[in-house]
Amino acid sequence: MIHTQGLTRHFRVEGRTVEAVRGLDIDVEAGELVAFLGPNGAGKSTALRMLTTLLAPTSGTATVAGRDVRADPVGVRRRIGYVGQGHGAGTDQRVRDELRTQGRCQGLGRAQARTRADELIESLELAAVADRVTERLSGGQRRRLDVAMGLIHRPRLLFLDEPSTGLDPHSRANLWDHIARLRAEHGTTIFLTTHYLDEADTVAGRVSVIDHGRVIADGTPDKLKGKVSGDLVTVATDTERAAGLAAEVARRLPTAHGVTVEGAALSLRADRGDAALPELLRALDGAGVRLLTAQVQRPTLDDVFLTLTGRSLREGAE
Ligand SMILES: Nc1ncnc2c1ncn2[C@@H]1O[C@H](COP(=O)(O)OP(=O)(O)OP(=O)(O)O)[C@@H](O)[C@H]1O
Repeated sequence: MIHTQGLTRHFRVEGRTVEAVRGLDIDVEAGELVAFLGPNGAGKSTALRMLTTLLAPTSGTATVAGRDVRADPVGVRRRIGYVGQGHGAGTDQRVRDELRTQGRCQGLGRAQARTRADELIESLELAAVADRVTERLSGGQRRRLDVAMGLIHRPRLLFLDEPSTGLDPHSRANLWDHIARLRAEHGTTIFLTTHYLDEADTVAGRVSVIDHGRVIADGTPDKLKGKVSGDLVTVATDTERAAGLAAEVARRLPTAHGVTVEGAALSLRADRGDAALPELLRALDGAGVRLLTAQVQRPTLDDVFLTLTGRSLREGAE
């Protein structure tokens, strides 16, 4: 459904070249839900804008929904839906009319456009504002309208650029429900960008981690998390001195590695955190270290990024 080779985009900014996307090779098959995950400035939106024909590549090739983005941009646009980061809706139409007009622009018949607009108003919870002029909507309501506009013609391939940014948890859940239904009923292929680690983890069948314009890891969330060396075990003591002593004890345990101390807290990695924790607690008790709290965390996608780059996803690309 999406195939790219060496897709690249440079920008000239104040006499220097910004390599926003550097040689992307992407293959997305029909029916997949793939998330592009990366820090601010990693190149996600630039890649999406090339795939949706809004931006010409500097080099490389891309075939989207069976059409070449350079040779047949109109063919690509006919076959896809796109929800960008900015607002897609105008300002002076009512929500219901905006959706119907969008449906008509996408080639739906009058009756079909009405039915589809009503369905989306219902499922994205826009009923209370359906007769309101779009410029009077709140940020979250406008975002839901943007998403509805991208979905109106039930495209076989849908691009979503940070679809849930600005939505409250309830609206995010509704959005994902709607998308899950769309996939189940129509086999829609979805390619999205997100900052939300939990979202990428739970909704995406596959995650492509992007940094500095390159894909640095690609696979199912579980496969990616398997790259991180073990669970994170953290214990809090009451003083820095106690944490230092705890670290000495922990370093002697065969199951523990990556022992670090920060203030009065100690953390380490273990292949099986649930098994390492009781062992650690017994050893610390034996050494007379007083503990306040203890916890085990499974690796997250942020740990994957940290392992690959030495930075947290929240720190940005620069
Ligand atoms: N039109 C442009 N002109 C100049 N530089 C640009 C332009 N668009 C993007 N860039 C630069 O390209 C790099 C990638 O930007 P892009 O918006 O693709 O990142 P992103 O991963 O989508 O970030 P975010 O998560 O913040 O949306 C950044 O360094 C950005 O400043």
